[in-house]
Amino acid sequence: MKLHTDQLREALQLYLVMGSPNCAGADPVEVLKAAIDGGITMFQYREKGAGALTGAASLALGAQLRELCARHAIPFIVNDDVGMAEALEADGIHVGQEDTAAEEVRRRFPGKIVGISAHNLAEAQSALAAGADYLGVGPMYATRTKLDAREVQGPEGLVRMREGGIRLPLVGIGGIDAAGAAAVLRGGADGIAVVSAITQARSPREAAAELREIVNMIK
Ligand SMILES: Cc1ncc(COP(=O)(O)OP(=O)(O)O)c(N)n1
Ligand SMILES: Cc1nc(C(=O)O)sc1CCOP(=O)(O)O
Ligand SMILES: [Mg+2]
Repeated sequence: MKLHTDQLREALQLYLVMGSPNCAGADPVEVLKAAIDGGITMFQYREKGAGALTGAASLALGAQLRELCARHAIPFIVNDDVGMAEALEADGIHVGQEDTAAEEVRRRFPGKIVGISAHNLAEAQSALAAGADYLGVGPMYATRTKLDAREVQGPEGLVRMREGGIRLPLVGIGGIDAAGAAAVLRGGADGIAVVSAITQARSPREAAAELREIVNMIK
């Protein structure tokens, strides 16, 4: 599914980013099911970090997660890997500053959602020029999930982008939990992207529902 800008803004409201290493031994399929029950609006398969699956095993898990998203009309995005995105018939791909260039992603994967990570106004402007559909802006807060995350920019990073004229859909990412979500949304994000706040919660369903309530209050 390729979404119009307004539909994309809505889909970005509660964006779960996850792979098996984030699930603390729980079954990622069950974690995603619970998160969908709790009200997530978009999903990114990010199989990365210590113990991450590779090759056929990663593809097989991706296929299960993809099918679950399709059944619930949740846009399914693949992190980094254009080949996997093609193989899983993903709705889109998210790439960072060190990944495949957006122009190349568009060429190989036409008509799909392309998200790009941006850490400052200059990167946001370049991503816009390269044809990004949305930007992932982070880290909002300290995170233990991404060891090579850049310096924390806080919700002020979003404010700077909005004040700098960036109108693209934006999602904040990095260390966002129920306590920090509102500031990110008030800073100008269309949504919040989270990993551990849902995957490491005692109840991923309740954690997602709590975040969704915060989003609904503000949006
Ligand atoms: C929604 C969203 N925003 C940012 C990122 C980070 O992407 P990147 O900088 O390429 O880092 P990795 O996730 O690949 O480690 C993201 N994945 N999703
Ligand atoms: C995948 C990712 N990208 C980031 C960025 O700053 O671009 S921070 C991050 C990890 C987010 O995990 P958590 O919600 O557990 O902090
Ligand atoms: Mg990347």
